Amino acid sequence: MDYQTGFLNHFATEAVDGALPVGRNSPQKPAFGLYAEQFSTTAFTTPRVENRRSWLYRMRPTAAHGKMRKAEEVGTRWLSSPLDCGIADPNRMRWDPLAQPDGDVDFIDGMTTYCANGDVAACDGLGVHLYSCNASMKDRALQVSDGEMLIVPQQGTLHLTTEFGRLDVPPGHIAVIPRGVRFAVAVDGPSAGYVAENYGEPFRLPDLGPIGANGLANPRDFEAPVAWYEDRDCTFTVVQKYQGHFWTVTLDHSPFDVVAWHGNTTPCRYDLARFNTIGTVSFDHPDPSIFTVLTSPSAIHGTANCDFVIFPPRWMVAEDTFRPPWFHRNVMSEFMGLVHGEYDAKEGGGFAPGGASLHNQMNGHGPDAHSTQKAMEADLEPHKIDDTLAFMFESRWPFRLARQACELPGRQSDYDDCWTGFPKAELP
Ligand SMILES: O=C(O)Cc1cc(O)ccc1O
Ligand SMILES: [Fe+2]
Repeated sequence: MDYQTGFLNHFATEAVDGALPVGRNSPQKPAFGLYAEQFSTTAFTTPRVENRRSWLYRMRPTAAHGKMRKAEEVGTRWLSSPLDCGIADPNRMRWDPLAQPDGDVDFIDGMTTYCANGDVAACDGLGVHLYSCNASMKDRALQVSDGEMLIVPQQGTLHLTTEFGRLDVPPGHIAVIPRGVRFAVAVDGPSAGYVAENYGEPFRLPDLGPIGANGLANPRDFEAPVAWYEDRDCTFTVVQKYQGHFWTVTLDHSPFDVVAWHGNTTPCRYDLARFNTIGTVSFDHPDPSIFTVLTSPSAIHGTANCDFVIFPPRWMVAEDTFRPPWFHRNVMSEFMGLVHGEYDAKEGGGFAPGGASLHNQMNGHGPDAHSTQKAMEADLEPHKIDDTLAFMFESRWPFRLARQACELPGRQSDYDDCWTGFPKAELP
């Protein structure tokens, strides 16, 4: 599979020589009778530095389709904010991994919403979902008009076909699909993972401040597809998620008919092993913001709609320091998942790869009693935390739980117990 590298680069790619116009976007007659189409994920008037748009050259215009039909039977467990869930719940939550589906289930129908915040109609907040699927989408594509999809595979490689080309996304990588891009997901077998459906501002690289010009996720490690198309006349269903509901429309051809494109809004993938992890070389456990891969800003500067933060393998060298995450209460709300290995704040068990946890705004959490005792007694030699990859979706808005997430059999009703048995401090 070929890729082009760079985050938000201005790419230019053609699958057929001569398909991409030179020096203009919309010639009177594009080559071969292709149709030019602008695809925007920021407003036309967004300042240049943040402006995102691409030009697609396709065999038929996207506009050439019939009436869309509301499809109640599609994506029945994929919900949107505001969730109809009664009162918001301050309890800390944790879940075992999702069960494998019964029968053939694809990426759309395998999606289960756990929680969401903000409001899809206000273009604020995010939906947090876990998928568990075992079937490829056949002659079926998905268009999520409600937000950008940040996909974190945990089990099984996702083979993505998009209007911009194809991407393979194994566990340890992430994919980001801009709002509205049509894509199909093929799998090799049982596949599971996590999704942030970002209703807000598109994800971007965080500023580096005093870190300097390099570090964390480096722009050149993001990979975009090269143009790829299929000239296939067939009955093809496009599923659109629009304002929390699913709609379908039938085409007489594959929508993956973009022969060339250029621009800076494009799906991409990123290998999290490329993340240049920064940490203390003196003392104290730094704030996890140093592990931010991508951020979706909100209107309040420095206060994210969503930060995507990872906890990758790294050396721990801090002296006279309680090395795991400290106990804390956070104005931001934290949803966590685990791709593989063990998370250093939850060595007492219960946070399994494929599982999830939610610590909502202002509610106390931190290492479980087992991890706490171990960290307080540890010999503070340099120590490599290895074979692990946890992550967090952190947001300025408290998450509302989906009722279906409360009712999942894997929800751990005893999660609070991991913080029991702390000996009381003894004062002089
Ligand atoms: O709660 C968590 O486990 C995530 C987290 C990790 C960390 O190192 C510091 C703060 C924080 O919220
Ligand atoms: Fe936390």
